[in-house]
Amino acid sequence: MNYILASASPRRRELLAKCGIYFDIIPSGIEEKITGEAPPDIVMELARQKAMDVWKNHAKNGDVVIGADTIVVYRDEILGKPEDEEEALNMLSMLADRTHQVYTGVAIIHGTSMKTFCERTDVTFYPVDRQDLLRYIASGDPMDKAGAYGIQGDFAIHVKEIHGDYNNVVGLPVARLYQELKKDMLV
Ligand SMILES: Cc1cn([C@H]2C[C@H](O)[C@@H](COP(=O)(O)OP(=O)(O)OP(=O)(O)O)O2)c(=O)[nH]c1=O
Repeated sequence: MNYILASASPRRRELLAKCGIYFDIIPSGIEEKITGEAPPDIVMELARQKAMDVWKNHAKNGDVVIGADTIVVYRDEILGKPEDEEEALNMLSMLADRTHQVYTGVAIIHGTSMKTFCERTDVTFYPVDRQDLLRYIASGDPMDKAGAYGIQGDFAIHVKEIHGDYNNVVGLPVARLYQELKKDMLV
């Protein structure tokens, strides 16, 4: 079986490698526009668009193409990647001392069939003072990450509680993905 990960994310690459499969990496060129209404619909639609783009332009017969998308949600606010440091500070100030949700949608395309699913993880932060927020933002870590933080990086020191799959927060719910691939006899 030939697999293609439709992603530029180094985290997704590391996580998919845990499935013990060899895969090519072809990032999709789509512009990420938030379309759906409910968070699961948003991430599954974006994952579908990424996988479809790569499938159309690069896949050969029988290839398995995997795409994913992650967003952070606090109440009704959808947080993608911050545009600048100011937005990163706004996002992290909103998330500190509260519980938010992280949704990752995954799309798997094989032949003429496509499957999408979504995982949700709840993350709670301790209160974080302004100095800590500014120091973290100055490190540059927030800028390529949904919600302006990486749970796997230095912001880990502020995580009080997590419910659900940790890897889902990092960008790929690899255990669920493995289950789904097995179910469809794709691994
Ligand atoms: C919340 C959180 C997000 N992230 C990352 C995962 C995703 O890479 C990124 C969200 O952006 P995405 O648009 O989901 O993904 P991407 O642009 O990095 O990669 P691609 O579209 O090519 O697949 O945020 C972390 O690494 N750690 C975290 O704790």
